[in-house]
Amino acid sequence: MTKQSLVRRQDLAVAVVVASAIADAFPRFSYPPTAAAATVSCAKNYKRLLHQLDLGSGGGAVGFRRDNPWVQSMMTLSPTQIKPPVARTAPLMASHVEEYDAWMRSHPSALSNFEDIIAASKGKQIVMFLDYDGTLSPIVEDPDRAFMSDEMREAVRDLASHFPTAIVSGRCREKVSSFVKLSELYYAGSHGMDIKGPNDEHKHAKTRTKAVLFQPASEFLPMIDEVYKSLVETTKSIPGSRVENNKFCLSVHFRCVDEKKWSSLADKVRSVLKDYPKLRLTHGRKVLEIRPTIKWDKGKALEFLLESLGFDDRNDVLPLYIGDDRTDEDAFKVLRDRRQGFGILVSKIAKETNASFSLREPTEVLRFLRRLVEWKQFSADC
Ligand SMILES: O=P(O)(O)OC[C@H]1O[C@H](O[C@H]2O[C@H](CO)[C@@H](O)[C@H](O)[C@H]2O)[C@H](O)[C@@H](O)[C@@H]1O
Repeated sequence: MTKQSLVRRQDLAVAVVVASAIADAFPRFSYPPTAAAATVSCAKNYKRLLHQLDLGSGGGAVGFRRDNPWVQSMMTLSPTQIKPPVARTAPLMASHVEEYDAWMRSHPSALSNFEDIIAASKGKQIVMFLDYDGTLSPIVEDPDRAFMSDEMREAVRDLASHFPTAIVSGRCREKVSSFVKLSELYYAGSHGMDIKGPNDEHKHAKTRTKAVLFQPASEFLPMIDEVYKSLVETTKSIPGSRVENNKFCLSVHFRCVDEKKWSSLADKVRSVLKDYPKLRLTHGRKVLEIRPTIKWDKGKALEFLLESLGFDDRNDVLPLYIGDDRTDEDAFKVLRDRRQGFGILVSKIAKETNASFSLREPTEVLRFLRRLVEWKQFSADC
C-alpha cells in the first residue's frame, strides 16, 4: 500500500467514525446509508423531512422534543458537531469504509478524473458556477468571518479570465461579493434570487450578456425584513443562535447553540413563521433557511445565467457547478436533467446527491480550479 493510499484510508476512517456516531445517535436515519439502501432511504427521509419542515404547505402542529422529526433533521443534516465515539469495532468500520468506497466509485474525485472532464469539454465553452460557503471558504463558526484565502481568490480570478464564472450563494449578494472581491464575476445571491452580472469593463468576450439584474422575489422584501426583526427578538434568549439577513431570505444559525437548545430554537422559529405561509423553511449546514415559496432556486439561477450568457439551447457549452450544500442539489439536478455539464459535490462523507463528481474540501476545490487554469493556459500555448 502506498503512503498516499494509507493516508486516504486514515481520512476515510475518521469520516466513517463520525458517520457511525450519527447513525448511533439517531438510528432512525442511518447515515451514511447502507450501500443498497443509500439512494432510496436518504432521498425518502430527506423528502419526508422537508415536507414536514415546509410550513408553507401546512406543517401541522407538532411538538419540539428531541424525537420530533424537525429536530431530528436538524441533527442528522448538521453532522459536524457530533463527536466521534472513543472506539469502534473493526468489522463495522470496515463495512463503512466499503460503503464510502462504493460511493466514491459512483461519485469519483473530480481531481482524479480531471482528464475525463477535460475530454468532455472538447469543442465546448466551459462555464463555471461556484457556491461560496464550504466550497470557496471553509466552514467556520462566525458567518461574518468566513473569509476566502488569497490563493483561492487568485485561482478564481484566473479562472474568470478564461471562463465565464458565477458565484451562486445563499448569502446576500452584496455580502458574498464583498468576501470574494472580484468584480469580473457574475453573482447570484439569496439562493439565486438576486442576480447581477460583472461590471461593464469585465464583460466576457465570448458572451453577449448585458447588464443582468434579476430579482424574482423583490415583493417579499418588506415581509423578509419584518420576519428578520421578529426572529432576532424571538431567538435572542437562545445563547449562540444568530439570525442573518440575506436580503431575500434569512438564515437562523445554530452552529454555536447547545444541542439541548435546538428543539427550543426550532420551536421559536416556527412560532414566528406560522403567521407567514408564503415563507418556507429548509436546512443547510447547521442553519435553518427561510425563503419565499416562489419556484426559484440555485438550479433556476444556473439556467437563467446560461440563458443570459447566450448558451441556452446550445450543445457547445459545458457548465461545471461546484457546491457542498443541500441547496446546491437543485443546480446539480438541473445539469443532470439537461444531460449537460457536471455537478461536483464538496463532501468528505457519502451523501445522497445528483452531482457526478466529488471533491473532499475547499483545498481540493482550489487544486481543481488551478488545474483548469493550467490546462487552459497550456492548450492556448499549443
Ligand atoms: O450557498 P452558500 O454560499 O453555501 O451559503 C449557505 C449559507 O452559508 C453560510 O452559512 C454556512 O457557513 C457559515 C460560515 O462558515 C457557518 O457558520 C454556517 O454554519 C453555515 O451554515 C451563511 O452564513 C448562510 O447565510 C448561507 O445561507
